[in-house]
Amino acid sequence: MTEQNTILLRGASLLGEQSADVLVVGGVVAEIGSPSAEGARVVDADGLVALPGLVDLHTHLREPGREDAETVLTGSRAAAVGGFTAVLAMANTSPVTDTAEAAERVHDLGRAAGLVDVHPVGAVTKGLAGEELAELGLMARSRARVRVFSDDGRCVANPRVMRRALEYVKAFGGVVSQHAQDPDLAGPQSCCHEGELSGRLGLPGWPGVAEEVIVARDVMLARHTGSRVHVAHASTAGTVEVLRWARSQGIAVTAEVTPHHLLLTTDLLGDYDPTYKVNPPLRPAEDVEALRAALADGTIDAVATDHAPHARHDKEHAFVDAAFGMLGLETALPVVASVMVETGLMTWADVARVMSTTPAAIAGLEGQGRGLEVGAPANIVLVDPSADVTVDRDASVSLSRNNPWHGRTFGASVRHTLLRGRPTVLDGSLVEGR
Ligand SMILES: NC(=O)N[C@@H](CC(=O)O)C(=O)O
Ligand SMILES: [Zn+2]
Ligand SMILES: [Zn+2]
Repeated sequence: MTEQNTILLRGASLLGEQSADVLVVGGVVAEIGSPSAEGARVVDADGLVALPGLVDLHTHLREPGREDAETVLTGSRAAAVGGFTAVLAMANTSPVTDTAEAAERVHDLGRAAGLVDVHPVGAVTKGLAGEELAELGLMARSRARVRVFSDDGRCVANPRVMRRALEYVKAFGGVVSQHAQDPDLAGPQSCCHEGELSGRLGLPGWPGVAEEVIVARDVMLARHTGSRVHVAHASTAGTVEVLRWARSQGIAVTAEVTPHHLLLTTDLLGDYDPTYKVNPPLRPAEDVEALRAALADGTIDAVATDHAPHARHDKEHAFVDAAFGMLGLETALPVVASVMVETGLMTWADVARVMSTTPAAIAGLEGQGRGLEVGAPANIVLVDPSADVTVDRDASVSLSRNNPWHGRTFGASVRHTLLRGRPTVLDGSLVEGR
């Protein structure tokens, strides 16, 4: 055993429960309990909570096309700092990830960055145009092994196209992740939750029902096709009701919620700050409450960041013209800890489920989501559950600065991240180079 490939995590609280030492040899969890530390590099994990490495079902990395906002490398850095060991990179790049070659390029850039597993999401339709199916089968069979397909940024609005996509991906165990937004109910300019505030601010509204009708339609299509649909960034209490019904019927639907929809509300738009412009929009407190309850009771399966970096010149506009989206990778765990754990709604074991194990299962990722099992790849994050950290957008490793959490203080932080036993983050700082 050499120091390089043997690491002992000493005294970590596993899933926030019993303390133990975790011995990692050659990238694999070799022993849990009180293994000998001989020859191992020791990482003091006393007081830290060990979770399996986080898995993000919904990340925008912007490469190719908008490398000024984020690249696969800079987004991988943000992911590692946030405790992630795998991310699904959305297809709305330029060009769009709608071919096997495009998917392999993103996959290879992720490998080269080497900080987190980057799994490209394949577009459902060519050019995200909503009409002709993309090369779903070729992407699935490519070196990138694509299993998650999404036109995210746009809704697959045509029900016939959605039905065909569901039928197609069923053959190889794929899933369609839907950005649920009926384009007629939420018109082209809509940029804020439709309600009393949108009226007062004079902003075109995006009503919750525009999401709910698509979710309702899609669960019926999932039932009809026997295929799997995943609801991206669920944002309303009505969506939760539909999901609850679909689940009671045994329909194969899963859903994610973002950290921002679990904490931020529409009234932040009062002074027209485009930092808070996001799709779907921030909703009223009743929706936020329903989303928290649904995550706690399992109606919503996962937390996904929807990390959406944007260059300053795309955000600094009048509210209606600014780009939609906010950063999320570096702050997801602290936000979820504050909203769900510190409130007593969930345990750390629940956090492991919604941020690692379940997203890994939804995306069909084998070596992820089980980093605390003997014999599994050592994808592990160590969290300080009693930190006191104030978010500084200028300290971000992302290339963008559209950070809605700037200036907020959180009580938990990521200390160390291990990707197959290799530290990518130690004491909160990136470790680059293999
Ligand atoms: N969430 C956002 O507000 N923006 C996303 C697109 C999307 O997730 O719909 C983006 O690509 O910027
Ligand atoms: Zn979306
Ligand atoms: Zn998105």
